[in-house]
Amino acid sequence: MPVFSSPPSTQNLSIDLKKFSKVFYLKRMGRKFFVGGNWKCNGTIEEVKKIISILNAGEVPSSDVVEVVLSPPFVFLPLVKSELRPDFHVAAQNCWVKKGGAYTGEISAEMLVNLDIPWVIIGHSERRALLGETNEFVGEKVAYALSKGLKVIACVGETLEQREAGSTMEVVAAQTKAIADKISDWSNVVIAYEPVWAIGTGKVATPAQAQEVHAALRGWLSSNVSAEVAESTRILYGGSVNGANSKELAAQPDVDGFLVGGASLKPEFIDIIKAATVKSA
Ligand SMILES: O=C(CO)COP(=O)(O)O
Repeated sequence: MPVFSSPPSTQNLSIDLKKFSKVFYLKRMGRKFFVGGNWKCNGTIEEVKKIISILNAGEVPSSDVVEVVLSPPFVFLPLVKSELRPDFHVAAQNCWVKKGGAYTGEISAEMLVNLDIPWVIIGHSERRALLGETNEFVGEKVAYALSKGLKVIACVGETLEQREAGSTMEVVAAQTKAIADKISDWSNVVIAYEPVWAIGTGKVATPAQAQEVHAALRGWLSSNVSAEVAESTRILYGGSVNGANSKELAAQPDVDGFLVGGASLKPEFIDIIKAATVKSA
């Protein structure tokens, strides 16, 4: 399997991010900035209502330029969907690999569709590490969710051990290949690159580290899927993103948005949503 050989397609288009905001740049690339909030296994009804009221009051860029998707735990999805402002959307954090049935504790893609939940996160590193989800299983899940009409945030990323061994690109390529092997239409897929060592640790990837992997991943898509898919697929960064570091990360040409954990439960999430509309320093 070729591993990250070709140059990223975006580097052909040089735009001075000091003069123009990132959303302007992405508009030219045909990719809308995306900010996802993954609430993981957190919250009470009271806390969820509080977060919703903060989000609903937030002054944010128009949904024409920034797409915002919140992912509460399953049990809060109907509440969040009904109370959240209409320009923000919701995602489930997982779904079953095939049609529902005798799978105790699972939630099917059909159920999400029935509840009009448009998005689902698949392959988060916590599920890979703690629940044993393999690359192949994640690929099958992505394909099944897409086949039912869901849009998918597909997560990839290396552990610290893998980074230190110099195998980041191989790991991310293998995770992406397992998805590419199962799907042909990428139009409803967003990739979230989330280095495991940066998740919940406060140890954010530097903008250069994020850009390096994002550009390589886009190069992989270009060589192994198509130039069109490489250019149109949004690649998000996730791992200790906060209000302070989001602007510099957003300014990287191949960072098309974020998947935010801890900070998506705080008021600073509003600053992260705005990160792409400011010009870089
Ligand atoms: O896992 C993440 C989002 O899916 C990132 O989590 P943190 O932002 O808390 O590091």
